[in-house]
Amino acid sequence: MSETQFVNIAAHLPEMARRQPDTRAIIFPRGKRSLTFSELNGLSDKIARGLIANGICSGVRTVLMVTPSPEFFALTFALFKVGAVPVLIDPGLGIKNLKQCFSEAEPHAFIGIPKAHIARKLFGWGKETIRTCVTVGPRLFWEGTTLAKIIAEQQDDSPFTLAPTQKDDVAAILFTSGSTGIPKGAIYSHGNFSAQVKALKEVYGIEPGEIDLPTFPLFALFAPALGMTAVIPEMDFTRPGSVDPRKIVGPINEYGVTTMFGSPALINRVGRYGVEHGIKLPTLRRAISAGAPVPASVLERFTSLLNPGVQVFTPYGATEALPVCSIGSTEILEETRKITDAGGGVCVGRPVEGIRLEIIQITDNPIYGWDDELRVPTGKIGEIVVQGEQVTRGYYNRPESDHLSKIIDPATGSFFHRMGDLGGRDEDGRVWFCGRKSHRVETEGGPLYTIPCEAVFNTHPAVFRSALVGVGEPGALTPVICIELEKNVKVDQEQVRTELKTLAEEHIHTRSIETILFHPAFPVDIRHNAKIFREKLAVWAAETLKCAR
Ligand SMILES: Nc1ncnc2c1ncn2[C@@H]1O[C@H](COP(=O)(O)OP(=O)(O)OP(=O)(O)O)[C@@H](O)[C@H]1O
Repeated sequence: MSETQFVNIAAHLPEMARRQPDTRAIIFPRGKRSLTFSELNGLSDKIARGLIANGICSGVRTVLMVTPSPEFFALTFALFKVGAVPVLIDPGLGIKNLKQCFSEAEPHAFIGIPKAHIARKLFGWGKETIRTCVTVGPRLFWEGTTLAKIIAEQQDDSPFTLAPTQKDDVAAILFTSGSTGIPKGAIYSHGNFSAQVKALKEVYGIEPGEIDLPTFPLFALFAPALGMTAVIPEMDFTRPGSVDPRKIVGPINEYGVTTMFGSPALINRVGRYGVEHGIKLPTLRRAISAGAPVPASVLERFTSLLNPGVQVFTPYGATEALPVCSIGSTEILEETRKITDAGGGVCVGRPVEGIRLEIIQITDNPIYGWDDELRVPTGKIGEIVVQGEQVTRGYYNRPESDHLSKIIDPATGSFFHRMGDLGGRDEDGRVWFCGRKSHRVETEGGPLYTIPCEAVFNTHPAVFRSALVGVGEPGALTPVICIELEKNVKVDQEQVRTELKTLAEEHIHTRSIETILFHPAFPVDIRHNAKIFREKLAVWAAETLKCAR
């Protein structure tokens, strides 16, 4: 077998170390540290040897709970180098969900900061399966070794030979945010990662030598793979919506950052701060934001900090498949925003190269095989399904979720992933996102879709965000719109209610929404701080209305 058939996402690192050895790969302002590509590659080679010596070798599922730091990068690449399978679970998913993720992922190894080990011991995470523990930092009362010891024990400085992994070999397990239920572990192959890196590079024209400010751990890993210097901001990565904007704008201007990734909540916070303080970010060539729809007003504010022509891109995708589509802020602000505000859905752009996207009839049942008849005509709303190299094949230990989310395509020998999202396609091939399938509100008069309905209410200047939920009998739900008002704006709620009712009556699709409830602060997901937990709001709305009766 020739070497060219091997695909390992970590191969980008030695390649970049060869091409730009002395360029800084990581800048860690908090620790006043930086590592060049050559140093990062050397360190991860050392760690790779140490991992093997400690039993973490090819195929070993290893939970990684390490905050973004030089160690996080070196460790993750080391795990890929040895062919181990990093399991990435958001520590903020909640105790119950975390326990479930551990029992589902059946990890054999655990690498974490002391806080993560304490939680592991306290809650018994993975105690049936974990055999090897590594602590990044000081080890206290728990078992295992430390990363410092692993590094100190390795004397061999020669280049490490990467595990001979192939395209379809499992590279990692990444858990979804669990915004519509229990988080699920998407199985990533090395081929999936390679396709992702290639797509990001091509769609956004990223070049080696650029400087990245990632605020989302997974995206951080793409920086070294793309040859970019990663500036790791001082922030709690599990709470992007509470970030101190000074800790973002400061490093952007200090290090001449050219690209950044941030959840819609982070972009909103930094944009507001920037406008208030007259800040400009002239070195940025692009900003990328995803995870939930980014309101046009948020894009408008953020782009006002950037040089003319520099855009905020909003890729659309999911843990299971990313990127699927992409659109820039210019097209949104100049063209699609009007349609969004009138209830046409949020435009997420066109499918990226290599992605086949279809819109199919809405059903909650499994679909066993692809049939062209499943497709709905252009302009109609259906479920978004995708096929392509960056689409993951299945979930770990979740055959029932595989059943519900994959469609075998005998014609190509491949499959489609059902995004669980609703949307439609226009005559120009642009895709319009209309909300999660599980969030649609089935009323007696037919289904109501969240994003198109909410958009109408969101145009009111006192509204920060809104969420459509249903209360009552399944199939005959009463639609309720929950409203979170802008903070620091003094308003008369009854007047806003009257104005919102007028707005609702002006649009055919919102006319049936007569109940308006004000909520102090919507429950949102922990990873992006932006996905609205409409399931929780539905329960709250039902209780609030019961009490009011
Ligand atoms: N650009 C975007 N615009 C609108 N929504 C987006 C965009 N990007 C992602 N999303 C939403 O985020 C979803 C993917 O989120 P993620 O993979 O983090 O987990 P999740 O699907 O919310 O979790 P779970 O599947 O466990 O409920 C998409 O299916 C879509 O609903």
